[in-house]
Amino acid sequence: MAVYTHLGAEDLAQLIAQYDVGELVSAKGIAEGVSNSNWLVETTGRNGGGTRFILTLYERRIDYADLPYFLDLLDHLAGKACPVPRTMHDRDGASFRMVEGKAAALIEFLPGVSPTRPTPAQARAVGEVLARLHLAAEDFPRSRANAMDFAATAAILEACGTERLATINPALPAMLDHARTAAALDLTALPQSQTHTDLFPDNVLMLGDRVTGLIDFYFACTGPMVLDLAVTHAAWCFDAANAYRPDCGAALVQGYQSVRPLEAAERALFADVAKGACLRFVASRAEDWLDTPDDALVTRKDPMQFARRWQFYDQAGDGLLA
Ligand SMILES: Nc1ncnc2c1ncn2[C@@H]1O[C@H](COP(=O)(O)OP(=O)(O)O)[C@@H](O)[C@H]1O
Ligand SMILES: N[C@@H](CCOP(=O)(O)O)C(=O)O
Repeated sequence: MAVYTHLGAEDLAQLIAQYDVGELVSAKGIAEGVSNSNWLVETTGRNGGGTRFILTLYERRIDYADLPYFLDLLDHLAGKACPVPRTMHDRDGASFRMVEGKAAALIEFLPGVSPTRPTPAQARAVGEVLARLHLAAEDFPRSRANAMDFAATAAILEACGTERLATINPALPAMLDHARTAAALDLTALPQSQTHTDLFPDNVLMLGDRVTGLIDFYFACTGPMVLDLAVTHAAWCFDAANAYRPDCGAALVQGYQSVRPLEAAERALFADVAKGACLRFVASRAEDWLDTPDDALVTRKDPMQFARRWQFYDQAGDGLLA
């Protein structure tokens, strides 16, 4: 369920009237997603513009001060032909408005579906698009610190506490030590850009092997590009039984390097960075797990999935991208 706020027909029509997109035809709540309320909105359109949009009401976890970064980044990337949705600006030029005390944005609808079992060809295409995004974002004038960097990961696991982590799985407390090790990694000398940092298959829209949309930029931040590639590798290259898929891994990295070859320092650190990336999802999932009541409607994501992927990168070591 991802419509947390009820907006009546009049509220929606009034909101849409603030934009130059024609009149409201329909608005349907979108079930996917967990963080924000989303509607698929259809309008009569205006001046050759689109007629379908995503209306997002920001519910939690988002600091409104970060919205100009997220929404301007979409416009910057779309302006450089990256497959990301544009933000619609209202008649006053604003990229978001306040509705019922919450920030709301109207975003271009993009076609495509998220792959559930990605193929190597799809992984390659995502690698290419990710590298294009990194290059296109290099001259983006804003910056945002990564609120989920390796130090934050260690702090989250520390706050969960080893005893409570053990109630989820006895193997989890050991992850705190690994997170402290990752927090000591110095990534500042690695090439930086704006990064997505949550490019899971459910945040990529595809038609066949073509990427039609990268969405959900709400963890985007300024940081090392190789970390973004490592997150994507960890999210795309394992099967349902959590076994590594070398065909997808190789294709993703080849696709990326066909646009932006990695530097030697990035290749050398790849496994360590991927371990840190896994721990970031162990931490946020463990925190959510402990905070979500057993009878909540939301499906909790399993932190152990990424603890097991951490083991893979630990064993693979330096040789992974050699
Ligand atoms: N620009 C877009 N074009 C098409 N569909 C979109 C777009 N943005 C979001 N969606 C749809 O809405 C769903 C939830 O969006 P998402 O941003 O992932 O929500 P959340 O932040 O709550 O996880 C996505 O799975 C996708 O189906
Ligand atoms: N991709 C993360 C969860 C982030 O949620 P999102 O719905 O905002 O993408 C994970 O799998 O843990």
